[in-house]
Amino acid sequence: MPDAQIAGLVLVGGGGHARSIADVAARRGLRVLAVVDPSGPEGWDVPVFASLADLAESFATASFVVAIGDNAVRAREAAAIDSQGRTHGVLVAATATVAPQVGDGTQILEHAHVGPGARVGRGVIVNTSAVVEHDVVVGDYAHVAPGATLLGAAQVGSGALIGARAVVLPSVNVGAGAVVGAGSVVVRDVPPGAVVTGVPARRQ
Ligand SMILES: CC(=O)SCCNC(=O)CCNC(=O)[C@H](O)C(C)(C)COP(=O)(O)OP(=O)(O)OC[C@H]1O[C@@H](n2cnc3c(N)ncnc32)[C@H](O)[C@@H]1OP(=O)(O)O
Repeated sequence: MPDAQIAGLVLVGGGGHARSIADVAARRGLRVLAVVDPSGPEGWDVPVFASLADLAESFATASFVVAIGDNAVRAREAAAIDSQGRTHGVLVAATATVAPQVGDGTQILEHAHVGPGARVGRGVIVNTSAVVEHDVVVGDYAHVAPGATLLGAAQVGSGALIGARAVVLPSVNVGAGAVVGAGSVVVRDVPPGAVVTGVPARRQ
């Protein structure tokens, strides 16, 4: 939560999602100190390292945020951070309204809302203007994409993607690793790993 945020961040990943994270960080007065990305992205005005190993003992007091949209890759890189004994940051946008149960490495972007009693796991992305209503549970490394809405007591399994502007109805369960297509309305439980689209959402 905001108290756990510290002034210096190292971003793992230097692509589009990382740019959004840097933007959120800047508005909170947090400095990005470095980026780690083997593809050597351009346009960063901070050092870019090819791997975590290249950082050696540097940035010992920094907070690390895996700024990668792909859920599986984000989970993998978070494990690498754990294995180095680094600290995961929690990034909450200045415009977000967030109840306090948020796991390490989670990123809540501008204008998102996390309601009372909701539990958001580790390494989750609650993207721009997403709504996680009261008593919702979001598993580790899931992604609630821009404008998606999880209604009261819905559950989202680890690694699931809730696409942009999708809606999950109250108390409905989206299984681990499932994908809900953009704009879909999920009216019944989605099995783990399934891809569903449409209104009402059906398996592809
Ligand atoms: C900041 C950011 O950008 S965060 C990014 C967040 N990402 C998202 O919100 C994207 C979510 N992903 C989607 O909606 C994708 O379209 C998926 C995962 C549902 C499907 O992707 P793919 O497996 O590549 O499917 P593909 O594009 O081949 O489409 C397959 C069929 O489903 C249809 N379809 C695809 N997406 C949707 C959708 N969201 N709603 C309804 N139908 C859809 C296609 O029209 C196509 O239909 P057809 O077979 O009759 O022609």
